[in-house]
Amino acid sequence: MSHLASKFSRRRKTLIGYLTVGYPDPETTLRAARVLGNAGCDIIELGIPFSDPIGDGQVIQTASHRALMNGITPAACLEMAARLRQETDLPLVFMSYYNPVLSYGVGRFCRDCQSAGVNGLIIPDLPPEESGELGAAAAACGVDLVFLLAPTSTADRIAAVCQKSSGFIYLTSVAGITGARDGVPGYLPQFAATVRREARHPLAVGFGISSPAQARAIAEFADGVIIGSRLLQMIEADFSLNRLGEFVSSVRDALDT
Ligand SMILES: O=P(O)(O)OC[C@@H](O)[C@@H](O)c1c[nH]c2ccccc12
Repeated sequence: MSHLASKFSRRRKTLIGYLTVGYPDPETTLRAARVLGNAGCDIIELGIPFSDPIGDGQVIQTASHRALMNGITPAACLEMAARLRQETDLPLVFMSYYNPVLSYGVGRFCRDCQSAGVNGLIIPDLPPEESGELGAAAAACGVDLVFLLAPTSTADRIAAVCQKSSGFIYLTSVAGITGARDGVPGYLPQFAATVRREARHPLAVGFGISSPAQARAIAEFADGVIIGSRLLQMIEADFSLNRLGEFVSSVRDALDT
């Protein structure tokens, strides 16, 4: 079992926190990652900033833009991961659109992920039927490749993702973009149940989770929850990161009760 998958094998629900690397600056990303670990995240998702983040809402778009202005490249993200790896054992997962990976070089990227201690990749714009090259390169380096499913995914897409995804499967709560939302869509338990019938891997739900109560409700039918935009808003609101830590602890508590 991979290091990533092992974080789902325990009794508690898995909490994944997302940070855009280099937002608002690289030092804050490092401090925020430490806060996430100390406050109870099980996995840290690091977003590689990209100029055309088609799956992202306004908060992460702005964060990506700011990070790019700070000169953050895929190489800088790999360096950041390597630094984090020296101080934490938590799985690190990169979220990147496919374009930066392609321009870096698929094989080189996977090898460098392995050396940096990155455990998995989430590539939202890479459909399973086009993932042959990256899938092979990642597997050769022991890096999991996590695919996404949306509530609108067809039966064929669900089957393909269940077959190809490793580590876990990322279910988006809406067929839309990232960004904090209220409530839990009514179709979500059924969507998760449909995927679970075919899945060989744990299911984590992301997109729109912004409160402990939402996380708790989703944990009734999913193995993990992913929170991004809300964390970036907390960082923006309080650079001391106290609010970030308090928020993540409150989500952890909600998941544990
Ligand atoms: O921001 P949200 O709504 O909490 O969603 C998680 C998300 O941030 C993270 O997993 C992510 C950031 N950018 C993405 C692009 C596509 C898929 C997923 C992501």
